[in-house]
Amino acid sequence: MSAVETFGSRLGAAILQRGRLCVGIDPHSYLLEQWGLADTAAGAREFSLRVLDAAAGHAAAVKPQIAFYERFGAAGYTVLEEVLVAAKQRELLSIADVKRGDVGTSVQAYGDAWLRPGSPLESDAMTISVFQGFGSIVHPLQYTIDSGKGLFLLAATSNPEARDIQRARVGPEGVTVAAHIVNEAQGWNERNRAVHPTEQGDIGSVGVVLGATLDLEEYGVSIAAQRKPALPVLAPGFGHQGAALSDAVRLFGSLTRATLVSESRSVLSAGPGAVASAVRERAELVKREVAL
Ligand SMILES: O=c1ccn([C@@H]2O[C@H](COP(=O)(O)O)[C@@H](O)[C@H]2O)c(=O)[nH]1
Repeated sequence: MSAVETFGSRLGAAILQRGRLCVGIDPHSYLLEQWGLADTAAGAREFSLRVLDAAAGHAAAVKPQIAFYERFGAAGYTVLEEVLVAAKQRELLSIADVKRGDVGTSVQAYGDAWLRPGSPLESDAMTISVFQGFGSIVHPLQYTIDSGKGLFLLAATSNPEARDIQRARVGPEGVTVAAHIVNEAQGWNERNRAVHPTEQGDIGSVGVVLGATLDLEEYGVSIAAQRKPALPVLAPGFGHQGAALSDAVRLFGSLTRATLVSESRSVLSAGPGAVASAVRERAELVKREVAL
């Protein structure tokens, strides 16, 4: 039996081939209207498939935001299933932005839904909350080893109202919540690298969400240390939320190595006729500006 290719190595290959842009697929009502589409599951389907066509060959990954599908109930989920398959057909990594979290037994079911091979909503990676403890995500973590899947733990999110909680200090060493979560992810990757023959790559399979709108040092997150394997970072906040690509290397330092620049509205607002050129231009800019 051939060894499973890890999410970290697939991420590394995607970044090398197509750069580090991750196109967020967020079918907001106002965008559907702007695109001349109905604010329905059918409209979201058409929108999403056109975004996938635009992203194919130019972006490393796509990140469908579940909320914009969930508002259509079962029909929205059916569309999302199709979108995830279509992303795979276009060789785009799919990151389900679902931000799940709960007691471990329920998180197990979330992992089965989003990461189990063959599941209707199977994705390459998912965003996950460890507010209920790192131990609550053991089951999804296992998918990173057994099935080549990835996780992005919410650590320092791009919205300013999370500051008080994410900068609060915890544990005997008084590290921030954000730094604690980063350390847990990094520690997991390092331990697995030591024991699993398939986890020998340069990039880990468990990453974190770090907003590009933040000063990470204020959040206690070190951007100086070069660690092995590199920590995957999903970085929303560029574009519509105001972060500039020209600041990315200053913001993320050594973490830039495995960082995905995530943008949704800045690209999607180009409209149906111009979304393909918007993705291409943004992808080129990311390659120029966000290089280590
Ligand atoms: O900290 C976070 C985590 C996730 N998001 C999600 O990313 C996109 C951002 O959209 P833009 O249009 O590029 O602002 C959206 O789906 C958020 O839910 C985030 O913004 N911040």
